[in-house]
Amino acid sequence: MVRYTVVIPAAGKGKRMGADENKLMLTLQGKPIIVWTVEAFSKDAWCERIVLAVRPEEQGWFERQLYHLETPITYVTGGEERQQSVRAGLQVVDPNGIVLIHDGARPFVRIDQLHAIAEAAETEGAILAVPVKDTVKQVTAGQIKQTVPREALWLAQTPQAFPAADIRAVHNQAERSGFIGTDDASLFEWAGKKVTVLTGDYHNIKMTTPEDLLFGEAILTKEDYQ
Ligand SMILES: Nc1ccn([C@@H]2O[C@H](COP(=O)(O)OP(=O)(O)OP(=O)(O)O)[C@@H](O)[C@H]2O)c(=O)n1
Ligand SMILES: C[C@](O)(CO)[C@H](O)COP(=O)(O)O
Repeated sequence: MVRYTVVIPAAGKGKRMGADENKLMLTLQGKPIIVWTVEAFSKDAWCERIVLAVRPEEQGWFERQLYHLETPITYVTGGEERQQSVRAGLQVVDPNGIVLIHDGARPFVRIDQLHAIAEAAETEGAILAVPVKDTVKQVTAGQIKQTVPREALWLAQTPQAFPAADIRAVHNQAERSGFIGTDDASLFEWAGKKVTVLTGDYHNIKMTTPEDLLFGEAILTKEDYQ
């Protein structure tokens, strides 16, 4: 058993979703996306604590949705970028353990994947990812510049897991340097540290655009997500 804390960034604006509210408040089978996500961790005995980065004006809503869960939840104030929200969460994590970082917008992570990624992160970074399924084109001004060989291309997911002291130090170094990455592994790579890739699951989608809600409802019809 590898006990861990999870930092869940949940302070985004959901612009691509086009909703009138934070997309994590939208529901799948009547339950808010963020509740599905947080419950996946609260059901895991390895998860000691949940750190949720939220916008201050939304914290009350999150607290009312999540008060029933047993796992302790700490709320921090998120930032303008995902990276800043994650960094805020890392400041309150015990530096002596393992930390998982998981998008609030990914409600379909499975416990076996949480355990695999936590075990892989005892000495280095580890992420879930899935191989690219389509042909990938590099495009400039609407013209194809090249077809990118896809044998080595993977789509990064979350959770991403790290020794907590290391990822916090790298995030603080990136903040000082002005380096911004779209995921936490890219900061570890930037710092010259190793990141292992574990094969994830195509169900572990990020609720980003409206059609993802349709995919999410379909995924939830499978009983093993209830
Ligand atoms: N400043 C931000 C931006 C994003 N996130 C969180 O990071 C996760 C992944 O980000 P994304 O899917 O891009 O969410 P949004 O930034 O809200 O989406 P968009 O880019 O469409 O606005 C989400 O759970 C989101 O709430 C965050 O905590 N703080
Ligand atoms: C972290 C991530 O989910 C890995 O694919 C992705 O980079 C988040 O990107 P977003 O634009 O902040 O959703």
